[in-house]
Formats: sequence, structure tokens, C-alpha cells
Amino acid sequence: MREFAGKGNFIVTIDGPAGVGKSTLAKRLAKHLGIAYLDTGAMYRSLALHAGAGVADLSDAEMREMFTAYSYALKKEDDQYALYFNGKKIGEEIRTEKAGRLASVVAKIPEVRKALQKFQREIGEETALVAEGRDMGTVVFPYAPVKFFLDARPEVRAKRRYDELTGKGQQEKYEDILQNIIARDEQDRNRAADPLAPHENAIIVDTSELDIEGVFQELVRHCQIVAAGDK
Ligand SMILES: Nc1ncnc2c1ncn2[C@@H]1O[C@H](COP(=O)(O)OP(=O)(O)O)[C@@H](O)[C@H]1O
Ligand SMILES: Nc1ccn([C@H]2C[C@H](O)[C@@H](COP(=O)(O)OP(=O)(O)O)O2)c(=O)n1
Repeated sequence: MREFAGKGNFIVTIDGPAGVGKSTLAKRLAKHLGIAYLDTGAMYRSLALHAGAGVADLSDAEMREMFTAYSYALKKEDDQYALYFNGKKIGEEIRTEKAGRLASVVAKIPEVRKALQKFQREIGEETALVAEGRDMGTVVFPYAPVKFFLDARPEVRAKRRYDELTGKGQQEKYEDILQNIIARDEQDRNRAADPLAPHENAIIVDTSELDIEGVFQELVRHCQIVAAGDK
């Protein structure tokens, strides 16, 4: 893939609601393209678990002060990309429904968003990447030449998350996961700060009736169209 002119590195963005398949497809597409992969949800989850829900009660000045002590780093380890928060590798501890709920609360705070978006842009200035989250195409990398918005019916996303969590031995009821997903969709889509929505030029892919391979082939097809258009 060509180096993207304009702002520097080649960036692909993948946004979408909870459980749609962003991380799975972003990792696979990044490997296929030979570029880095950035899971921005992991940044909100790790911060939320570290700072706790009380962070919502801090003043903007206290929030800014708190962030001066935080750091994130993206490191390539073998053929995987690992995200570090304050020098510690972010692991499976963030992959719970509780962490997702807490992250969605913390993600409503403009000061938090500004601080994490600054880290995200710095990583994008260091390396070409596939960046996934809620506001990658709309706010963080609006100049990205390829912007995807994955979507699927809430029931489909809840079943995917249910299968994922039970596969990891986490006992969550399907109904609870569905209610969590609906509540998080509402919170992420209706917040004042950087609400979840597709960029006007985003390629919207409804994955409700597609398996992982089917979504992957659709993303690759669109990347090839963009690449061909650049020749
Ligand atoms: N199109 C799909 N069909 C079936 N399962 C999928 C699909 N996309 C993702 N999954 C599975 O759904 C679960 C959630 O995917 P994930 O990538 O974590 O979603 P997100 O990052 O959007 O929350 C994972 O177990 C993943 O393997
Ligand atoms: N770029 C981002 C990434 C995540 N968030 C918030 C909103 C999400 O509900 C939480 C958790 O995001 P994450 O992508 O890890 O959650 P899912 O994997 O989609 O369930 O963080 C955000 O506001 N902006």
C-alpha cells in the first residue's frame, strides 16, 4: 500500500459499536497490510480500571494534572502489537463487561478524550496503522484514506460477545450482555463529546450476516479499490 501523502503515514480506521468485530478485523487487516494495529478501546478500558469511576468527579484541572503522569506506548513484539499503559503491558484484565461499562463512562469526559486522542495521533505520526475505536475516522484520523464503520444488529453483537466471554470462562448471561450492549450503544452514540457515528466518507459494512472471513474479504476489497485509485 502506498505511503499516504498529506499527513504522513498510511492510516486505516475502523469504528463501530460494542461487539461488532472491530478488534478481530483490525488485527487481521493490519497483519495483511503489514502495518501496526492500535486498539483505542484498550486505552479507555485501562485508564478506567486504573482511575476508577471517581475520575468523573475530578475538575478539568485535576484531570489534566492526572494525565501528566500517564503514558501509553505501542510496541511490536514478534508479529503482534502490544499496548503499554504506564510502562505495564495491557492484558486480559481489561476484557470484561465491567471494564467496558466503566470505559464508556470515562469516555464521556472531554478532557479524557483530548488526552487519549493526543496519544493516538502521536502513535499515528510514528507508524502506519489500522486504528480501531469509536472516533478514529471522525476525530482522530479524519484524513485517513480508508475509513470503515462496522455495524451489526445488537442481538448479533451480544451473541458474539457472549460466545467470546463464555469461551474465556467468563460466566455472563446473554440477556445481561445484550442489555449492556444496548446501554453502551446509547451512551457512546448520544454523548456530547465525539459521539459514535460514521464519518461521511466511511465505508459502512453491516456484518450481521457475514462471518469473520466475509468481513475481512470486504475490507480487503475496499483497500484494493483505494490502492488502485492511487495509481
Ligand atoms: N463477523 C463475525 N462473525 C462472527 N463472529 C465474529 C464476527 N466478528 C467478530 N466476531 C467475534 O465476536 C467477538 C467480538 O469481536 P471483537 O473483535 O472483540 O469486537 P469489538 O472489538 O468490536 O468489540 C469475538 O469473539 C470475535 O471473534
Ligand atoms: N476510540 C474510542 C474507543 C473506546 N471508547 C469507549 C466507548 C466504549 O464503550 C468503551 C470501550 O471500547 P471498546 O472498543 O474496548 O469496547 P468494545 O470492544 O467495542 O466492546 O470505550 C471511546 O469512546 N472511543
